[in-house]
Amino acid sequence: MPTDNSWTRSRDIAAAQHPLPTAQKPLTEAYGHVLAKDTSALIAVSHYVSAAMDGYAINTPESFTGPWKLVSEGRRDGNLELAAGEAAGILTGSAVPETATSVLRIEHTRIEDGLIYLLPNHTQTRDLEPEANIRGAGAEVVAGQRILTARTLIGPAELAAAAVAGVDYLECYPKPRIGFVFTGDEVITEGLPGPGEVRDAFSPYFAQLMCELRHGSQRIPAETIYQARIDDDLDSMSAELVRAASEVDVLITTGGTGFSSADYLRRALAQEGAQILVPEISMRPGHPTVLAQLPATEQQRLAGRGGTFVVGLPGNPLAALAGFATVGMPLLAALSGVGQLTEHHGVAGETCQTKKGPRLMPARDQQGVIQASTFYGSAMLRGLLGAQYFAVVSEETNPGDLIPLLPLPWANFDPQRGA
Ligand SMILES: Nc1nc2c(c(=O)[nH]1)N[C@H]1C(S)=C(S)[C@@H](COP(=O)(O)OP(=O)(O)OC[C@H]3O[C@@H](n4cnc5c(N)ncnc54)[C@H](O)[C@@H]3O)O[C@H]1N2
Ligand code: MOO
Repeated sequence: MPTDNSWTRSRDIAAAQHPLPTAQKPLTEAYGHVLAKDTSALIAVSHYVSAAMDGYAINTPESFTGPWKLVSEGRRDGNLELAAGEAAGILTGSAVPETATSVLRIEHTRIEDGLIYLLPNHTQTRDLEPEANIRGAGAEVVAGQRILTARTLIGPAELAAAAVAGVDYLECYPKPRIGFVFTGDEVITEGLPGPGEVRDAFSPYFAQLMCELRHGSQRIPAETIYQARIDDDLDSMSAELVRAASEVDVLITTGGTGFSSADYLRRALAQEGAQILVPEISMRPGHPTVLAQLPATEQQRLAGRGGTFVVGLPGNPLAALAGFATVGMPLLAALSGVGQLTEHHGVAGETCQTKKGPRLMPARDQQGVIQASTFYGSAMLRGLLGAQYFAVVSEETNPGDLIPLLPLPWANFDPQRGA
């Protein structure tokens, strides 16, 4: 039986959170969001009978090969009458007069004294067949037909389809807004660290990564609103929690998750009345990861939102990423409307071993077998180079066993089909 803080239960608690309340977005702002509702065409596509070629709309009796009398240079709205033997100029995309039988391509014709002739080598042209070079109304989509399905990630194809179907707004889940707070008085952001100092392994990538998060082939919309670096003290952390409650949906902190007097996150969360959803996770690295939710502010309640979530990641760099993969990713997938993340598994290689599990080991697929890096220590990062996922390894894992895989949030590949 899993214990309360088991890896699977912690992940499932994060995944079970409600999506953010939906909002109507104009097409120009909908890119990269998850669609909240099925969307139907407001008009047929195309919504009128149109010309597929530049040339002449003709009304031609059967087996007549011209010449046709040019009665108009043409109108975009096609509002004119053509009698048998008459022609009107027409451009691609213009409405075809109702009385036209087909459209002659301009390069198949010549014009003389107001008459349109077929060129000698085009007298048998297919342009004369009924409906030739004419696009029917509704050939692509009929009015009222569903064109987009809820939970689709909105990209170029979806926006183009919505636009031509007359849609101006799409109901979307908002992208979770994220704030970052980095702690650690010993952490420096440039130059060579002295004894007891450490170079910041988070701020060079975390904020940017949020804009391009993925879980294998699934994209997860999110955006970074701010990042801050604070002193290691309770007041600074509490102030950041208050700020996050009014500015973001998710606050991600690094460091200070421990239980020592130097670690302020848990005390600040208690002081601000946060509900602890996941107090720690039975795994290495990333054990002290905490997931909490601040009380909803007045503004959040009025907007139908819950309180801001806090994902407290440990200071050790690999531990932080393991915590983010375990609870941060499913939380963002849930809030952004992506929903459940696909679970991935792979066949353990002989390097997927641990004395005490679960252990999240940076790993990659090598000829269909998952091989873990030897650099899997909590403070190490080297194992991530070239890795595709965390392999979740237990003390009972043997080579050949099927084990869970957590794709690294930047790894662009389809875990279903391997590397
Ligand atoms: N007595 C105990 N000590 C520790 C325990 C424990 O259970 N009892 N757990 C260990 C584990 S596991 C982890 S993980 C860490 C958790 O540490 P914190 O979240 O409190 O983080 P810090 O103490 O602030 O930092 C830990 C480590 O990480 C370095 N760090 C911090 N920020 C950065 C950064 N931006 N880039 C690179 N490295 C960073 C920091 O300098 C520390 O070395 O606690 C263990 N201890
Ligand atoms: O669990 Mo700690 O997160 O091993 O490094």
